[in-house]
Amino acid sequence: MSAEDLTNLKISDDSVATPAAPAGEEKDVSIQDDTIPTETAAVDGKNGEAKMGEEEEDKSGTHQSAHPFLFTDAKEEQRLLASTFEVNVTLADQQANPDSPLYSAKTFEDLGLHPSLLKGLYAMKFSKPSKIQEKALPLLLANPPMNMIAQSQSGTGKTAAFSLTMLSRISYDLQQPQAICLAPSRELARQTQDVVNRMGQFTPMKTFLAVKESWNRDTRVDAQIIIGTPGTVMDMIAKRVLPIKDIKVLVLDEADEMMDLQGLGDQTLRIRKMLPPNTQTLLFSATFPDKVVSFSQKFAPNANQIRLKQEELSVEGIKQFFMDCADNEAKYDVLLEIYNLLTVGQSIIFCRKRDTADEIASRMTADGHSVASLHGSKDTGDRDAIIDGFREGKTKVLITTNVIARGIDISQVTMVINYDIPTTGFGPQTRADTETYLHRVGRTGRFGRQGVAINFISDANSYRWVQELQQDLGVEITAVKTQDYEEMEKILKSILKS
Ligand SMILES: Nc1ncnc2c1ncn2[C@@H]1O[C@H](COP(=O)(O)OP(=O)(O)OP(=O)(O)O)[C@@H](O)[C@H]1O
Repeated sequence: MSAEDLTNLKISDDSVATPAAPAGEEKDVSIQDDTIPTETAAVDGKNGEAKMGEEEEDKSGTHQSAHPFLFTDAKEEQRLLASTFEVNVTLADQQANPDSPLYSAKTFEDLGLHPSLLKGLYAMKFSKPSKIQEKALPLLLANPPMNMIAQSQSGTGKTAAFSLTMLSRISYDLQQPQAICLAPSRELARQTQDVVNRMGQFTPMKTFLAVKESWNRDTRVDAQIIIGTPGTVMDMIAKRVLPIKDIKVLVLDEADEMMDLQGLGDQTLRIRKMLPPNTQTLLFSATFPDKVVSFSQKFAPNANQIRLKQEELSVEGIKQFFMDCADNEAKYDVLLEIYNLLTVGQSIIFCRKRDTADEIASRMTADGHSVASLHGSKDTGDRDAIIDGFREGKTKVLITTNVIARGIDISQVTMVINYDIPTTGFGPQTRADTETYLHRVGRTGRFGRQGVAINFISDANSYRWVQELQQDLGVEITAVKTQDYEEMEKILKSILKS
């Protein structure tokens, strides 16, 4: 099914609201073996091409945190929480007034959260809600539960918004799965489980990670919150290891990708259809391209919506550049010069093909750099060890494909390099993939921090893709001369210091 067909796909409200399938039907569900990490789902196996598979401004400068012990530096807190974007809230109840204080929460205390959850938030050093949390949480937590389609730029705190919702909706006394969060990659599911565990650390709840090789047929899951990838979750439901009769909340993180019927959408939709009819369905992403908007409204009917305009999608703190390399091979020389010149903290290099990621990793290792490559053809154990090593700062450079383009939150990543600019397809006619670009560069500049994104171009097509990205996003992608490494060093150092 083509992506455009998404808008034509008819999901009647009752298909979405189908009660849990009876046992006999569950058996019939045909399952593809397991987790389809983003890239594995849509990869040309022959050549390993990976397709795609803050807030309050305190102008006085004397702002005191509601919990002053959380931030030693009030200015730093202000900087991280400051944001200039406005969110557009569309309430399913048209009579309701979105400007009413009922619909925004300036403090976490305003939300009526369980004291143990407040304690968890403070332990995570969250002193007040970010803009998306401020707008979304009162709607997410209201009764009766309402569906939600929520968009906010990368690194602005969407995870906490849906995690708090799951943690608030479950009943701690009931040892049964009650909330499912689906994510497009193993790495993102593991990260989200960690966030939920930390947020809920003072509650008796349990979480379960539903990814490849994390479960077996003999152990029925009794954790209240399940975080996983759709292939595995589907498989576990079909094998009756994951009971779904008490599910109240379904979250699709990176929802536009999760609903892409050329990738994970088929499994996501099947899971949705099996859940109880009144399941609160929450769709979160930084991007909701037009082609999925109408489908998402069918997937989560009568949802409250928080949307951004196209020109608001870019994160201000991420400065974007392009470098003109003589040809494809010259890209490696430029890359090496960058790493020889700069002490960058941590960085991620995105390639189109797994082979390229592996090749660059071995060449850079031979050239004395601390790097690792991560992609969908690595073993699950290796994948876990590589991302953990990078998160802990043991490796400085992660070379990867689109598999971790989305959601991964490592605040010390100060630079992203698009060794290959992401495109929507293959061949000369293809165009820049604006959504994937936004997610990739959003791995830096997290929660108000500064970051740098550098795009390598090597021919007329890649030059055109940079122009398309500038037009689509209304941002400036500045040229940096490849010969002028001194100038480049000056520019990058000044940004990364500020
Ligand atoms: N209220 C808050 N106070 C302080 N830090 C916060 C707050 N909310 C979120 N953060 C931090 O901001 C960072 C980014 O949050 P998160 O990963 O949820 O972003 P996101 O919007 O889901 O991004 P993406 O679109 O890339 O998935 C995380 O490190 C998180 O701990």
